[in-house]
Amino acid sequence: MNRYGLRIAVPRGTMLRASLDALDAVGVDTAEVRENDRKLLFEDAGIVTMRPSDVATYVEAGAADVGITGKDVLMEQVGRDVVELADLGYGPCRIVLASVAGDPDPAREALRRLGVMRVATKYTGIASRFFEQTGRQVELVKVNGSVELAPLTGLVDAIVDLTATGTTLRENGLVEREQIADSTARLIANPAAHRLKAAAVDELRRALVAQGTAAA
Ligand SMILES: Nc1ncnc2c1ncn2[C@@H]1O[C@H](COP(=O)(O)OP(=O)(O)OP(=O)(O)O)[C@@H](O)[C@H]1O
Ligand SMILES: O=P(O)(O)OC[C@H]1O[C@H](OP(=O)(O)OP(=O)(O)O)[C@H](O)[C@@H]1O
Repeated sequence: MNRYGLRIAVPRGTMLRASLDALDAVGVDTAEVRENDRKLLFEDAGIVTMRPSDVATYVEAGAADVGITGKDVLMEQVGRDVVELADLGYGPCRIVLASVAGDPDPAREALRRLGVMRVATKYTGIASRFFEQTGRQVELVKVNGSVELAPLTGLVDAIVDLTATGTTLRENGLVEREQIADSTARLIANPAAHRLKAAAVDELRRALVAQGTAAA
């Protein structure tokens, strides 16, 4: 177990390296995680690794005391009973509405046609709330990845997706039309662990925030 006595859920994929760097900097030895690509549970380090979209599931159930995942994931899974403790600063990205460059604005075009805009996304929660709040009726098409393909093939008029550098949008001839949300990595806790292991959770939170400030 690590020095905090907490089981930490760590996201694989894009945020893995920065998360391990942050944990190393606060005294959690992540060497074994870095050396094992397929292994998922690391008892000595007190780390479990998983898809970012599963982190809140494990933390909510208490299968991990704390976890790291993207704000976008938390916004999508808005009903989860977890406590958001800190913005860790890394993993910046944005959720945007985008459509084919050169085409008319899809929202205005739908209005003009008196039709409903069709939008593909894997963020159906974020998208439906956004369109509801902005008073627009849309038809959402749930896709599981490579969302940029959907408007290029005529499946939809626009997409709601994550963009970071903008490369994927550009390489697929798409342009951003509206920004919906900003995201960075967040530290979350199980509500019971937050109460019962308050000192350890707070020590980890303070250390991670301090090292993030130092690294920035
Ligand atoms: N440049 C980026 N591209 C993609 N995701 C990023 C980027 N920067 C930060 N992120 C964060 O990483 C998360 C996605 O990570 P990744 O692409 O590795 O997972 P995934 O395979 O899409 O997983 P899941 O199925 O859980 O959504 C996003 O939800 C976001 O919070
Ligand atoms: O602006 P960029 O820096 O190009 O990054 C954005 C891309 O990253 C994400 O895809 P991801 O790798 O998570 O795969 P996915 O399409 O299967 O979700 C997102 O869906 C974009 O496709």
